[in-house]
Formats: sequence, structure tokens, C-alpha cells
Amino acid sequence: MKAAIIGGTGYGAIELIRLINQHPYLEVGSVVSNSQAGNNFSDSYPHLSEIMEHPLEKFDVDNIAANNEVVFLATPSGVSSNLVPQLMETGIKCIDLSGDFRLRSTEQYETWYKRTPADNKYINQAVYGLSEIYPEHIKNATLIANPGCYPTAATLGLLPILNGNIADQESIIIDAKSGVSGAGRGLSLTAHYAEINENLKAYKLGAHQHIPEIEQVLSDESGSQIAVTFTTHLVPMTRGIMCSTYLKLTETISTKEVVELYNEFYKNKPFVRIRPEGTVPATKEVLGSNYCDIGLHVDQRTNRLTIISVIDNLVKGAAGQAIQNANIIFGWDERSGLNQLPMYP
Ligand SMILES: NC(=O)C1=CN([C@@H]2O[C@H](COP(=O)(O)OP(=O)(O)OC[C@H]3O[C@@H](n4cnc5c(N)ncnc54)[C@H](OP(=O)(O)O)[C@@H]3O)[C@@H](O)[C@H]2O)C=CC1
Ligand SMILES: CC(=O)N[C@@H](CCC(=O)OP(=O)(O)O)C(=O)O
Repeated sequence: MKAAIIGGTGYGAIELIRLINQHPYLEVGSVVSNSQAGNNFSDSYPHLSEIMEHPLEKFDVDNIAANNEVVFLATPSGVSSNLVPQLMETGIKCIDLSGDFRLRSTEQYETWYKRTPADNKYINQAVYGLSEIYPEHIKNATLIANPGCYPTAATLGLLPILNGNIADQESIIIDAKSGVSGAGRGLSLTAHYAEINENLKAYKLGAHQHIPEIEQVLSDESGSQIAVTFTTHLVPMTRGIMCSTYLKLTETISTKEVVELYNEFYKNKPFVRIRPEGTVPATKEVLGSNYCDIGLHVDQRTNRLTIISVIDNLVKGAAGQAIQNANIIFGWDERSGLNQLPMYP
């Protein structure tokens, strides 16, 4: 089955191409580029010239619909909102990696993204693609709002303990760190070598666009309105996200019991791996893979739980989860094309 990719020369797109290349049922169809249409893909990425001979195409909705059965939009927020409606009208399945269809409230989108929101008609059709939590909705979706990278790591880490009803919901603090590829390939001071090398920066304090997304998922799943403290940091590494999450427990429980609770919650979920008591994951232990690894520790002195969740931002945080969602939509094994082991060291 052919898959179109829009935003063809960005990091999300090239990661989709890497994963689709190993997929048993998907192949790369149209690759659409706004900035490089007409040029060869290999002009941007010569190391893929053997598998990517086709020229980059300009956005042509009829052409995409005629030649592909699914389209991945690896385009920035504010761009997907304009392209998705045109694509949806053709009946093609859309999987959008941007934040444009994740928030149900257009007011929230305007507040946090500071942009004009997408048309409500399409927001209402979008299914939030957190694969482990919403497979039944994803199965029947025509438009997937693929989750943000930080929300994927944060919510997968928090949902089991909220489900266990032993968390003080007002006490949640998420201390998050990301590699620089999370900011995309576009040139910016943020990703400038001299700014990021040997440096550690907190950014977007209290203003990060992923705050309402995390709160929407946690509130939906817990049945009560949850607000979180969420701080992001840029780390001098290429890939990887770590969320160190802290919350107060309302009951006395051991680390061993919390580990059991998490294992039960994620049983039959191949991409979430719970570490045994006494070990915590590192970002390199999921590098290049679709895994989300979670480590847990209850501090008996403070009765706080620490949750360490790690993902590769470009795989489980973007392209990998997008393919996992396509697998669920088309009824394939959820692991199709996603069986890469993490690359270590
Ligand atoms: N990087 C990450 O870890 C994650 C990214 N995301 C989201 O995925 C999407 C893609 O991210 P990523 O690949 O990292 O970003 P990049 O900046 O690397 O790539 C985005 C691509 O979109 C295209 N584009 C840019 N501006 C426009 C425009 N005005 N009109 C049409 N196309 C445009 C460009 O490619 P071209 O000129 O070839 O069309 C650009 O390279 C974004 O929405 C991002 O927020 C989500 C989770 C994680
Ligand atoms: C390191 C870094 O800059 N990361 C980006 C995450 C980008 C992303 O996932 O944004 P969307 O929600 O629009 O998809 C950030 O913190 O804004």
C-alpha cells in the first residue's frame, strides 16, 4: 500500500521513510515538498539515493489521492490545518504529526499555539493517536492527530497510576528534557551548535503548547480536571526525551506493587516496557526504536512516586507512533515495520 509523505525534507518525513522502508505492507508513494518540489530527494539526503530516486512533488491533492491510500503530514502546526481538509475531502486516510488537530478546544489552541485553529468540522473527526490507550477509536479513524513527543512520554508514564486511583492529582510535576531534533530541521538559534553544546536550558516555562494536550488526556482518562506543572529543557543530544515525573501518593504502596500495577496496565502492549524495581531507563536505551521505557520508584520517606519515562522523540514521539497508528487502522500487526532494536551505544 502506498503512503504519501508531506513535509518531505523534514526530520519527521525522513524518519517515516526509514521506517516505511522496512514495513511489510507500506511503501513510500508521493513525497511532497514545499521548498524543494522538482528537485530530487537525494539532493537533500544523498545517503538515501538508492532507495529514494523519485523527485519531490508539489502539493497536488488529486495526485496524492489517486496514487496513495494513506497520507502522513509531517508539516508544522498551522500548515496541516490547511492541508488536511483538502485531503479529507478525497476520502484518503490522514495521519497528522502536528499539533493542529490534537486539542478539542479551539480556544485552547488559539491560546497556546497563538494561531488560527483548524476548522471544527475536522477537529471533531480527529482521533487522538496515543496508540496504547485509544486503539478502538484509532481502528475506525479517518484522521489521526498523532500525539506530541513530550505528551507521549508524559501520559504513558502517568496513566497507570491515575488509573490506580492512588495519586494526588494536584501534585503532578513533569520535568521534561529533549534532544535538539525535537525542534525540527529548520534553522533557529535554539539548535545553533554554540548555543546548545555543553549547555542545558529550560524553555517555554508555563507556556509550552503541550501543557493543554497532556492535561486533556489525563483529564479524559481520570474523569476529573487535572492541571500539571510541566517544564521542558533542551539537552545537548540529537534524539531522546526523558520525563521525570513526581507526584504524591494517597496510600502507602511499595515500588514493587507499583511496578506490578504498571505491568498489568501495559500487558499486551509491546512498545511499553516497565523496568523491574531498582532500574531506571536512559534515553539511549530506546534510541531509534518505538519503545517507551518506564522506571518507577516510591520514596517511602515522602510518599512520592518518581516515574522516569523515555522515548525517541522521532520514533515513538512522531514517525513510529504514526506508523503504529496506520497499522491499527489497516488491521495489521501493530509492530509491522517497527521491530528495530534500540541502537546502543
Ligand atoms: N521533531 C520531533 O521530534 C517531533 C515533531 N513533531 C511534529 O511533526 C511535524 C514535523 O516535524 P519535523 O519534521 O521535526 O519538522 P521539520 O522542521 O524538520 O520539518 C517540517 C517540514 O515541513 C515543511 N514545511 C515547513 N514549512 C512549511 C510551509 N509553510 N508549508 C508547507 N510545508 C512546510 C518543510 O519541508 P518541505 O519544504 O520539504 O515541504 C519542513 O522541512 C511538526 O508539526 C512537529 O511539530 C511531533 C512530534 C515530535
Ligand atoms: C526540543 C523542542 O523544541 N521540541 C519542541 C517539540 C515540538 C513538537 O512536538 O511540537 P508539536 O506539538 O507542534 O508537534 C518544542 O518543545 O516545542
